[in-house]
Amino acid sequence: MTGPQIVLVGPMGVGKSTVGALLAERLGTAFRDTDADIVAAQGREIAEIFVDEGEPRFRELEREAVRTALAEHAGILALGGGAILDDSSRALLAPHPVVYLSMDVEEAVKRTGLNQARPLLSVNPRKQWRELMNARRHLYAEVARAVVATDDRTPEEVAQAVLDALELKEA
Ligand SMILES: Nc1ncnc2c1ncn2[C@@H]1O[C@H](COP(=O)(O)OP(=O)(O)O)[C@@H](O)[C@H]1O
Ligand SMILES: O=C(O)C1=C[C@@H](OP(=O)(O)O)[C@@H](O)[C@H](O)C1
Ligand SMILES: [Mg+2]
Repeated sequence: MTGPQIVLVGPMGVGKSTVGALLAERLGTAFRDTDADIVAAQGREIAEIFVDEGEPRFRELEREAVRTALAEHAGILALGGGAILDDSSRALLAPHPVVYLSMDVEEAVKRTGLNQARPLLSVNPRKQWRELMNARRHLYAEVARAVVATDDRTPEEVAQAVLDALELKEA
């Protein structure tokens, strides 16, 4: 199977982008992030796309970004937290080594609470995060080959746990 060596999924702020970049460095490969692809293609920040055109339009752009990245990218791929909401994206993920990075709600608030770049958590982060996870937890679990808890772990420790979970060795 060609495609990414590792795909990271999980909720906003869990560390997909941070850990993905570290994994790419450790494995000597390239890192790609579908949020960054969307921002580059649109010339606008994610929050601006939500405000200007709404979440459904963002999800369309995201579906296309996921499809393209899975087809083109051979390194480490981080998805946006809501990418797994789309049925066709979940189906495309099935053959790939997907790792679900998890955390509890308090950790989530610490990592994202004051960050206005994530429009879905901007009003009442603790309540919104719980609701998001109730809707999504089973979808992350459905696409993942392994789950790695990130609470009380540094990004370096999370990266190591991902390599261990997939039984991958460094370059
Ligand atoms: N293991 C970790 N421990 C503490 N903070 C972390 C950890 N991983 C990421 N962070 C911090 O949490 C925030 C969100 O990380 P990010 O990689 O953007 O998450 P995601 O891409 O999953 O939304 C950043 O400020 C990052 O530095
Ligand atoms: O969970 C979500 O619905 C979202 C997660 C964000 O990505 P991160 O998970 O990288 O923060 C970004 O795609 C957008 O704000 C929506
Ligand atoms: Mg990210």
